[in-house]
Amino acid sequence: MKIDLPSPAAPLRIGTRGSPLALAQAHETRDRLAAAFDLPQAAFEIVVIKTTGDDAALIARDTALKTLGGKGLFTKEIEEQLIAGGIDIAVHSMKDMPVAQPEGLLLDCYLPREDVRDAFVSPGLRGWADLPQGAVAGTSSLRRRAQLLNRRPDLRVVEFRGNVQTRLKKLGDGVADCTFLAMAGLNRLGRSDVPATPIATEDMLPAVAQGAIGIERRAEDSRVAGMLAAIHDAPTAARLGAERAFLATLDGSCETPIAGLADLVEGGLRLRGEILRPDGSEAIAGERSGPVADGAALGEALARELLERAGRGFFDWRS
Ligand SMILES: NCc1[nH]cc(CCC(=O)O)c1CC(=O)O
Repeated sequence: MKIDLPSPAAPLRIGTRGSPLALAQAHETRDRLAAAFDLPQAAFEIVVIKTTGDDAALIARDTALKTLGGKGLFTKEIEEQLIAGGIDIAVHSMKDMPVAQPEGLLLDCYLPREDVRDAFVSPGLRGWADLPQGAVAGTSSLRRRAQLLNRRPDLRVVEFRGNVQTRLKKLGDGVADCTFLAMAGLNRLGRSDVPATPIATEDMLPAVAQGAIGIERRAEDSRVAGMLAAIHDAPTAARLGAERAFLATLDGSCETPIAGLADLVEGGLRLRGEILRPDGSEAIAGERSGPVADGAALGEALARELLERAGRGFFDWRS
């Protein structure tokens, strides 16, 4: 197929948030496209778009993000630009993406997945087993909070947000004894200086789609579709297909502590999932395995099993 390629005179416009991690992901996307089609960097334009979630005034307050408008918080303005034609593609952390996209947009191109694990971050300590009784953990993630409290009910969890530097400063100031970050973010930012210990997925199952970058486009844009096909990673797509079907069936909102991870194993996919009460008092976990082609069905089946085992009332705290 012959593709009408972008050029310095008519660059492909890549929409992204302006955070260091978002920019690193946009640059990775640009570099992979440039390599695939032997194009100069000037054939691409990075367009930084401010989202509600980036609003400095909102972030400055220590409001929990979940009270500020849910999953679309970091994506709404970017998707509006994509629909309006102000950008040609949008680069996202798949972990932050709703399971369905707005009419007219498609999110079906994934880059090879990074390390999926969470990291325990603390100067001097290697994991939560090392924390003294009653120690304080900082996180704004409902999932990590619930998982930690499930394993260490004696700990106290405080709201913790901001970029890596801010969080490390808070640790240094003694606001908390530890925090958690995705290994993928640290790796993509090249932050090997951060005192981070990867947590085995058996101990803390990651968020659905953690470590994956997705590239969104206009559904009818066949030129862009042809370009994205060249950098798409099918194994990542197979894993996310199962994980996102699991999430969709659970009707996961930002207010639901849900973890899910699919791995490619001999003979197909192995999907693990966990749902928790926000205070960590109960965790329900399960797993399913099957052929790659059945990924979505595995996700749905595991979600239905966990919902049934949870019973009515498990999600009653949902407002
Ligand atoms: N919710 C914020 C967010 N979205 C994606 C990542 C990290 C990169 C990834 O998981 O792909 C992070 C930060 C974190 O969890 O530490």
